[in-house]
Amino acid sequence: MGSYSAVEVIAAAVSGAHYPAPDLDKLDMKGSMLGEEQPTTSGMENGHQCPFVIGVAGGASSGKSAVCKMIIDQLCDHRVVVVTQESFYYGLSDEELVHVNDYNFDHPDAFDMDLLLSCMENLKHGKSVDIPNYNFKTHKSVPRARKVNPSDVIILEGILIFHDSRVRDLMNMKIFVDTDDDVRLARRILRDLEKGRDIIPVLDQYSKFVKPAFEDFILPTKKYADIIIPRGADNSVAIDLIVQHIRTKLGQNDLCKIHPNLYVIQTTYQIRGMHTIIRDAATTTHDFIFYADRLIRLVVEHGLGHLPFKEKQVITPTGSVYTGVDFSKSLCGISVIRSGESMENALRACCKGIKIGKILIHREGDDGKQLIYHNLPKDIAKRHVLLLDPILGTGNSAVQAISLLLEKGVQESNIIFLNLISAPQGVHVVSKRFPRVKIVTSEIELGLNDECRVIPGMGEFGDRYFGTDDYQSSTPFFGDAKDRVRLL
Ligand SMILES: O=P(O)(O)OC[C@H]1O[C@H](OP(=O)(O)OP(=O)(O)O)[C@H](O)[C@@H]1O
Ligand SMILES: O=c1cc[nH]c(=O)[nH]1
Repeated sequence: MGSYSAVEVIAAAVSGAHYPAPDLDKLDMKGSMLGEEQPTTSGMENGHQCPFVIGVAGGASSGKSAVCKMIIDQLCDHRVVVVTQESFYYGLSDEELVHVNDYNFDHPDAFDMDLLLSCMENLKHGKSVDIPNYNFKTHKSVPRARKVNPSDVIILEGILIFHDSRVRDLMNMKIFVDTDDDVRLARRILRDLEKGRDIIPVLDQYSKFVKPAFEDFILPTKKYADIIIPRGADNSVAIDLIVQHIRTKLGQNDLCKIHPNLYVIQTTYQIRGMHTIIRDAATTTHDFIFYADRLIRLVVEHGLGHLPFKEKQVITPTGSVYTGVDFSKSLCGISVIRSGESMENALRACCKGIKIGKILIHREGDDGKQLIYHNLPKDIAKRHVLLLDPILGTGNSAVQAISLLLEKGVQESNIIFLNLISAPQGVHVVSKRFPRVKIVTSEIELGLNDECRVIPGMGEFGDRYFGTDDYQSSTPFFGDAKDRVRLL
């Protein structure tokens, strides 16, 4: 195999992967495009962000998984999931097991590509899938499939993932890891010897199956690649460029760019970890409250950062002058009963003595929401309002609550809506109606399901936080959302 210059790294260049931003005027309440067939490669589909699908192909031991790991590490602020083609190996029959050394694991027929295609299609369309669990010792698929949820980025990795045009067509970006044959063979020998195999069968398998399959089936698919990476994970320049491109493509769908009034707090692995706990249907009420409270505190602190401030100087104990700021004291919190009440303590902890009013909205059927109770500070019109509600779903509740605040004389630009998770549909609805209201959230969701529940979501927040969830730990479904009445 020849060597490459640095320029050839991306000589195949990034394809014009079609990944446009949604046409907001055509979005209905559930985020689907009115009267239009949904494009399968666009950024928005049926109310959820359409994942960006990357294929990483290349010969065995070329460094595909190391490339995937580097991409994942650099995209740490996005949800990324990896699906490997090896999970889709057909299990061997008893007869094939007897002659396992004659079985060609590098041939396209060794993989169940129909199943792989259907899993990838479902993921691309925002549905969770069960990925088979193939055991390399028994050469059978074993029970306990891996549940994979749709994500911002899906990486499909494997030697022959470009072989099937149906699978190729699902990809927004195709990468071929092009590592020298000798390097791949040396890695293979080392890896197999570490597993306790003898050198002779390893070399036999290589010359009988691995090398011919590479030449006959894998190498010919290199022409489909948008990007060819020589030297695999050692090629950090190529990987940096790839990650930059992915970020640009994801950024075109970035709700914060579409809606400048939306603020998503900067994520960290701590924050992702807390979200992982509160989203887990098996989490106990005690842990749910603990981690929801931690996240709420972060959102509240971030929200307070949007209050206006005046410069202020103080004298420090060393007698020096510290030039800082003094933020507006004329504020109040308004919680949307009942889930919003879970945010009151964090606000009180940050703003001593703050007044907190309440709004109760009664949900009746699908035709929007009605307000049934409110208790607001009398001078609310003069205040900055921190509106508290952990979930922004369709946006109906938020629209009702904000409309009431405006009726009471609050200025639109003085409202900061604090929540834990926002569905893109709710963000569109609130921002379109009230573009000057700031929305501060900790994560943007994929979308809404048919019951208008946020997905992936965290179920019924109020039930989980206040311990009224009868279904806890046994089912992730939390009742029919459409006809519930919230209780005081
Ligand atoms: O954006 P939307 O589609 O209107 O959904 C969001 C609303 O749903 C939740 O309340 P819920 O109805 O679950 O009541 P609860 O707070 O009493 O549990 C949440 O607290 C919001 O108020
Ligand atoms: O998914 C959802 C939607 C609204 N309210 C919730 O508590 N959860």
